[in-house]
Amino acid sequence: MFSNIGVVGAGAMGTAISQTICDNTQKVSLYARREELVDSINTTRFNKDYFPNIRLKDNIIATNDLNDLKDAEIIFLTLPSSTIREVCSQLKYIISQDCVLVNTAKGLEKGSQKRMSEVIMEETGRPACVLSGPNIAVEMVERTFSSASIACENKQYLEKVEKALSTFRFKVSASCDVIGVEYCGVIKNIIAISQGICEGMKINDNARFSVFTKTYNETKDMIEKFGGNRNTVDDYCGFGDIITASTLNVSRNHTLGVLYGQRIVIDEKASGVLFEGKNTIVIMKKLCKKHNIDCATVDFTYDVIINRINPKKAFEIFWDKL
Ligand SMILES: NC(=O)c1ccc[n+]([C@@H]2O[C@H](COP(=O)([O-])OP(=O)(O)OC[C@H]3O[C@@H](n4cnc5c(N)ncnc54)[C@H](O)[C@@H]3O)[C@@H](O)[C@H]2O)c1
Repeated sequence: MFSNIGVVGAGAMGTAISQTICDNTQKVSLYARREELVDSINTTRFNKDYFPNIRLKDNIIATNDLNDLKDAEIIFLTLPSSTIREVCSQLKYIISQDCVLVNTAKGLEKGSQKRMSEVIMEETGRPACVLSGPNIAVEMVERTFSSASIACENKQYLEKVEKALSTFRFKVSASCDVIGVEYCGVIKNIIAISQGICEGMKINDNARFSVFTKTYNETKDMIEKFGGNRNTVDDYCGFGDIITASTLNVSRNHTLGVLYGQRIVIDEKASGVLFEGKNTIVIMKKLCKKHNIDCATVDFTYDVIINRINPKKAFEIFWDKL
């Protein structure tokens, strides 16, 4: 039993992780920036902004003071990838030497194209543990059955995080393939978009799942070229998450693909809805070029979303590469 585990970011994933680990620790310190949300969680036991109908466990204590995490044995970072560097640059002055940082953000750093564990290492000087899987937040908040892959170069850190997460209902697959687990989380966003486009343009199902097969194999090839283990794609972070994000209407990336497949273009500035997946496509296109990788799935999403090529025409180019 741990005494204090921190979670930074009280959004969907932060609440989900808190509800998952709370059986294995005396206290979960859930950091939220807004004092009003902290007060509301601590007094009502509900995160009204995200899950107004699900009561949170009593040992989840919200705080808006990062210093409350100074004795945390583990800290889960449940933040957008764009904020990980900035938050780590603050945390490094607060956390203990033994504290393990766990990244849950599925993205690469814009500009540097670095993985989040690389960003965390640069900022805090310690190897991060990474978590990725078919983790629909609301299901984890409800404490139904879920799973995730975790990876870390440091075996002791990995065992610690495995202990913190594992329960009868939450299954964990631990490995040392940090690169593989992180890239699965990134590439699955591209796959969700490509499958969304196919759905939006109402391509027949035989065709959709034929290209899905190609995509799955391309994911393995890509991860190997990036230095990861191709078999990691068969784990929860790969197969499980790819299927979840590509076939269910719960993913924002999938929705982005469906809209473009229907030739509906969202004005992000006017609507206020940001599609992070667009950045991922641009970053992945650059990375493929850098590593000399020919990936039909990345090209397809780039053609439709960035170059705005007619999806039917782009699909035929994709199909021709099968
Ligand atoms: N939602 C999921 O099912 C899910 C599953 C797996 C992984 N993730 C990953 O978890 C991360 C968070 O996703 P989410 O769905 O919870 O998003 P979200 O928007 O629901 O929550 C993010 C939270 O981070 C807070 N935040 C932003 N910048 C911050 C900062 N500088 N300091 C402190 N808090 C800050 C926001 O206020 C918000 O509450 C993403 O990177 C995503 O890839 C999400």
